[in-house]
Amino acid sequence: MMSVKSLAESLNLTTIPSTYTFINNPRDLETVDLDNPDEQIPIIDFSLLYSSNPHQRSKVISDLGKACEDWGFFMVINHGVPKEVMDSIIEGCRGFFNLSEEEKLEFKGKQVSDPIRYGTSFHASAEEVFFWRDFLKVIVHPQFHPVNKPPGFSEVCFDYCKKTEKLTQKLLEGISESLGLEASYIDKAMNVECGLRYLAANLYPPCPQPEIAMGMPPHSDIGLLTTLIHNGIDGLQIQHNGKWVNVNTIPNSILFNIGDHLEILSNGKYKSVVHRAVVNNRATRISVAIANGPSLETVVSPAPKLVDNEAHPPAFTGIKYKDYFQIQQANKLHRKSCLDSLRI
Ligand SMILES: O=C(O)CCC(=O)C(=O)O
Ligand SMILES: [Fe+2]
Repeated sequence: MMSVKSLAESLNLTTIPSTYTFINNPRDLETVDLDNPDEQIPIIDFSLLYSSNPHQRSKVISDLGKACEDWGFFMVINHGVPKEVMDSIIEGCRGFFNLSEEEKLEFKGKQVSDPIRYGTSFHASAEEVFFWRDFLKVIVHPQFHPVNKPPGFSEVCFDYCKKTEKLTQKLLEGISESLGLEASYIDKAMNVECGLRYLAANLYPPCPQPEIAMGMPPHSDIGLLTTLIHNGIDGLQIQHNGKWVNVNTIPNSILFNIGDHLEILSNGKYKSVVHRAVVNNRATRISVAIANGPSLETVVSPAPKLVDNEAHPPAFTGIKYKDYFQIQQANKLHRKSCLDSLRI
């Protein structure tokens, strides 16, 4: 299937093919900007997690818990990942998408479990309507799979993944604590040391009819926590209190969001939030997500400490991560349909 990049670059494209016409539910048409300072996506100062002042540290843990509970999304500042490393991964991904179609097709996966997979839309063979998005998905942990084109790209990927690894681990510790669990609980129970992590690079070329196309439809993410950066072009929207909120990130911050498996582990206390990516007719948008998950063999179920048979009965049945991954990646992306199927 033709990439959206090639389609967008075809001469004189003023209308999109009907197969890309996304029919929004009327309640999904209205979007809001956050101009009220009391109603902003929470900001977490990562450096405070290392604070020797116990009050400061417990404040940031409680802010983290509140962010997970109220928003499911938060922006991390003072995270220690150098700006050059963030710029390099964005530019590296741009370089990959700029390869010729022929070169990129070398990476076209056959199955969702292939460690390197280049494609368009989400799972085109299951979809009636395609999304205005090309992607590259690479498994980067427990084994790092190098994408050997263009030159230097794989080193840049490796560097970015390494530099965000510690940050993610430390945030998962803080999130564990915010749930009243031992700091290492998530790490141990989810076997994060052997956790599946994949990097998803998304390319959203300019679209001549952005109002009737969709970059990525409303969905929640698989895994525990997603790490997300982009090239400064807006397009991410998250669902909050029934409204679609435009996300304007602070330059050089890193966004994190709760994935379905943290919702399961927290017994529904922390929600994997539905989000989507809209497109525009001016500039190419690039985003790079890392889905940080448990190990493939881990059976994810609510943490026993968060379950009791009276006030907090188990909200989800357990599932092996490998099975969830297979189901989620091989089906249509639709809101929280995958997680909903596990609700008790
Ligand atoms: O492009 C974005 O900002 C969102 C990407 C996303 O939701 C994903 O890769 O799961
Ligand atoms: Fe997502």
